[in-house]
Amino acid sequence: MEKQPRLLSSQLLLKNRVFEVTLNRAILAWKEITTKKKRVSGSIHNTFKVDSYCVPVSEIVAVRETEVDSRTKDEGRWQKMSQESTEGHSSYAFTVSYVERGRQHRWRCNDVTFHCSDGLLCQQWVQSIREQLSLLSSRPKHLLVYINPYGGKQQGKLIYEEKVAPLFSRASISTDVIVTEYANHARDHLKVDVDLKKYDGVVCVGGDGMFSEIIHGLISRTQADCGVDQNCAEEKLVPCTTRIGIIPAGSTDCICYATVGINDPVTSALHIIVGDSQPLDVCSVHHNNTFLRYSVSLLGYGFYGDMLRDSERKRWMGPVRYDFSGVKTFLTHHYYEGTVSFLPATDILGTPRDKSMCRAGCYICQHNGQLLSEDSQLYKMEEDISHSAAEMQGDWQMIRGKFLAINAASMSCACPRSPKGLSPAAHLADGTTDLILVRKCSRINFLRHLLRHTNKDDQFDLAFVEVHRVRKFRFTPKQCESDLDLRQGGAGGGKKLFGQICRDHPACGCTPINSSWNCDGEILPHAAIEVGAHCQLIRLFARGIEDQPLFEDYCTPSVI
Ligand SMILES: Nc1ncnc2c1ncn2[C@@H]1O[C@H](COP(=O)(O)OP(=O)(O)OP(=O)(O)O)[C@@H](O)[C@H]1O
Ligand SMILES: CCCCCCCCCCCCC/C=C/[C@@H](O)[C@H](CO)NC(=O)CCCCC
Ligand SMILES: [Ca+2]
Repeated sequence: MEKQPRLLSSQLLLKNRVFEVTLNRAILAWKEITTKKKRVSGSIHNTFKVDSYCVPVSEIVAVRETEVDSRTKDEGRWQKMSQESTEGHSSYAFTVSYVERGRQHRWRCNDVTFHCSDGLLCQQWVQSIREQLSLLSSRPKHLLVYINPYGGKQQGKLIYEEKVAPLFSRASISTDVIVTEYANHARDHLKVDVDLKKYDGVVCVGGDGMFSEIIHGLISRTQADCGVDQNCAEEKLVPCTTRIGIIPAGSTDCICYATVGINDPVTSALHIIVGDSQPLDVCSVHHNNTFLRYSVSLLGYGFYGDMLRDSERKRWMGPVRYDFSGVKTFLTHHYYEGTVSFLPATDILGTPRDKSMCRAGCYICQHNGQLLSEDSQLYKMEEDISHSAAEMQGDWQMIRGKFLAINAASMSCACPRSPKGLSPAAHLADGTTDLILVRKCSRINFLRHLLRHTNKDDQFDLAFVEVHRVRKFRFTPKQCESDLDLRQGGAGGGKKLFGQICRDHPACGCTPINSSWNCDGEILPHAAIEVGAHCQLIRLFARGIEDQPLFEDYCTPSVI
């Protein structure tokens, strides 16, 4: 780590002990300087035991002058202190709130209070730390917050008021809060009404469905402002500059879990406060050159589509609805016939069978993202070329068959139910989606596949499962295949209605011909769809899942 010049250094008191406290542009550090007799391995030594701690300035939440109250516990200790350590010190103190890492990617806001010998020194410390914080330009100052009061266990409002709002106010972040009154309230508000320039970001308190509303509002707004037609599947979409924070309060919370590593409101609030930024791929879904929806996590046909359709009728149950509908859908064991065509992602780093996963600062996402933006530059220059550069890199492949599930995972889709997710090696921001095809097989084999989502075994290492990393794909259900043949795999032209047959007629006892697509937890109205991945279209207040920090990288308060 590059050595930074010291900005401030003083001897200050912390919990009755004297510390050398130093501040530079990157680090606030404190190191005990008292000599004590300490028992080491059963014998008494005159050891110079040094407790040393440090916090990156980028992970300081706030600093404030602290009232020193003689009735507080700390002050009691202060009174009992030896003459040696209290000499020259009086009751001036400041408190630094900072990020502390716990287990399983949990972040907490911890406080440390330093006592100073005089008021001027105390003010100097507060001012110097505040100056350093003000230089962190990626931190948000003013946020627009949408709360879904009905998501998950209907705790959104409470979670925000009790756990998040106090942290935002401690970090001097001001907010405009909107508690939604109906489905799509947030989406429509963002699409038209909001002056986005007023805000440094949008915060969504809810689950994946609520997040989906937010991205639909933001992406549609951005395209409209830039004159891009969302209905054209071949259009290159314009990235959104407004960052989005997710305070998890839903049923699956997979987007939060897969981008932060845990679905914990305080952890998410702290990622927003420190101004993290994580780009995210978005898939656009079209039917007959008409825009349907965007997806960032799962597009699932067959098992996940049927499960979602069933679970929507059980919304009153809350998050357990997925367990009931999951078992029911597993037992019905429907398969669906159709054709999947896809454009494999070539010329990229990474495969869906990799053992390494997408983590904070992911090299593969950076490399592939860079590659794509170079490609699009090339595309802009060569106007006479009608296909995108990415499309020219590979050939479409076609698979006709009977499938229990067709899943496209644009990210791992890790969630508390499946901590490694649907596609453990999928990347958040590499411009691809992992297309997982589960062919018709016995119930017991399908169960083996499902169970592997919850343990260490490889869910793709089964004869009836295949996985491809793709940029685009299309699905045509069997009864529309004649139409597909007419179109020769092309995107436009077909006039036939891709309607459902027998889906809603359980009395007729037949197997439904079509399933539905589960698009990030929403049912799509068509079975025949065309999907394209858009690299890094949106940004979150997140940093990807962190690896366990090394001492040299992060010296968050711990003894070194
Ligand atoms: N005020 C509201 N009244 C009714 N529905 C709403 C309201 N605000 C938002 N919604 C809708 O509620 C749906 C579900 O919300 P949300 O995603 O927060 O919870 P969830 O479905 O329980 O969780 P998950 O999506 O993680 O499974 C969303 O599709 C959203 O459009
Ligand atoms: C017999 C034991 C079998 C256990 C199998 C567990 C497999 C879990 C895989 C997890 C996949 C999560 C995919 C995320 C999808 C979200 O976009 C969506 C919206 O929140 N949620 C669901 O559709 C709800 C999906 C709910 C998944 C359970
Ligand atoms: Ca991806």
